[in-house]
Amino acid sequence: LLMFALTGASTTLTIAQAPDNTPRISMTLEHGAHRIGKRIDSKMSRWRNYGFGQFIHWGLYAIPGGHWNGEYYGGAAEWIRSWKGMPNEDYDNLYTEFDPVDFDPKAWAEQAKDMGARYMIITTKHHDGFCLWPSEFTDYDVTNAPYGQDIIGPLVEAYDAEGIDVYLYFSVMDWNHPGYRSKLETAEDREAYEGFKEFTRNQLLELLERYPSTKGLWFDGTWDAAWKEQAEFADNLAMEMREMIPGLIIGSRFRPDDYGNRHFDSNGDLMGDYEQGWERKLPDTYEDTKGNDWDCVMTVPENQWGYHSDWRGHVKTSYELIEMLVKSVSLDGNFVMNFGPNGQGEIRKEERQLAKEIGEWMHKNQKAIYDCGYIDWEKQDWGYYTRNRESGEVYMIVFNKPINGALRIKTPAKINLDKIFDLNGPQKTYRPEEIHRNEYFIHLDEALLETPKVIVIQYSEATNQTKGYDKAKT
Ligand SMILES: C[C@@H]1O/C(=N\OC(=O)Nc2ccccc2)[C@@H](O)[C@H](O)[C@@H]1O
Repeated sequence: LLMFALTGASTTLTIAQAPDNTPRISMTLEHGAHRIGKRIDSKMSRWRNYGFGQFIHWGLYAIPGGHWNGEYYGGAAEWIRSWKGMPNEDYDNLYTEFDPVDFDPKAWAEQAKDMGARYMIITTKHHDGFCLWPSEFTDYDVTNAPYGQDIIGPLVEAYDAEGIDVYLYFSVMDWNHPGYRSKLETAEDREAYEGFKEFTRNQLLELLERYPSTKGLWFDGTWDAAWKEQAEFADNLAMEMREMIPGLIIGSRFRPDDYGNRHFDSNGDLMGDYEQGWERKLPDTYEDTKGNDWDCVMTVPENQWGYHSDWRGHVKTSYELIEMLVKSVSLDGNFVMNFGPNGQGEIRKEERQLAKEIGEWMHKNQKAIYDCGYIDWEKQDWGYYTRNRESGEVYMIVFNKPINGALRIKTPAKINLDKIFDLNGPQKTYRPEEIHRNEYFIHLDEALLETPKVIVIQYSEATNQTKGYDKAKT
């Protein structure tokens, strides 16, 4: 071990072997990443194979829906409490109006099934602190609203019944709890925050107790300085939650490390089971993912998670959302599309229409999404490759048909293209035209693609490469 003083603090370094057996010098962290590389257990493999999920942001913010006193609020609807046009006490009293008479968890679950979502993430408590479940640890929950009943339980039941796994979103930041602090400056702050930490632990254990079929927690609201000092508390809490539900899946947005770093610890290693940094954005290349598991959570408008009655700016089409879904899976990630039900518990018509259109595509093409991931074939302009992790079957998902209809395929060496055919329709097959070593064209003949087209490639590893090619003499 090397010991040397750094800015007066002493840092212990560890020399160990990285997974690829290269020597690694890393800072010794008590509460950094506890695992290098992907989780390989069956529960995480199930998560990795989802492909497509549904996010639901629902709470008191759905009642004002981005407006107050006739004024339009241009920020994210679920942040309206922070808007100067919304007096805190007016927002905090919205719970007295929460009575979503049209809430129908079975209908939501059926719609998610038809859309092709394989998991769902529901906001149990967003930043405002209002709990959609009867919590023993606060009165600021559904039982004290006119609705008076648990929301989370029926949702978990309905989605479980459809075979859609449920994950619980939980915001650590809680604007309602008197002990919450964004930073700890005084002894009073620290004392109050200890009470808040105990409250947070109590609520999380309560959620796992009440809803043991949940497969994981999606944490948020962990960026404040106060929480970034809680490395040991968060680490112990994560361990305690996993003692309650072994294999519980928790992303990178929960814990800070010994030095307050989140997502990646001070050695640059991912903390948590998958990276949660891709929010309303996608990696461009496989290298951007650092080879980690990751999810992309995506809003339909530019930035509205909760219900806003007046969506302005660009609203994504099903074509755009399908391309994001395909791109996510092609880079080994999961794509999670957001829904924001309104104050009555209805899913707005724009989201219903998108769910229908995406579902129609998924119904025909889900083989290219489910249980699929990245393959290291050169990315081409026509679209994306995905590969089924079990069968090894490769899918070309074509978004951009070239004018000449020739789709270029470039494989690594020693790959044989054995069979190429349309996933849908009359099982048209393609004979690859070899244009150079490991490089081919396949020729599409249909005039125009109505929707993204999936072509299946069955390939094998060649034992030896027979054909010789003239290497350019440079
Ligand atoms: C899913 C979204 O998550 C949030 N915030 O996200 C982030 O803080 N994103 C973030 C932060 C730092 C790095 C990368 C993403 C919330 O404030 C928002 O209301 C919504 O629930």
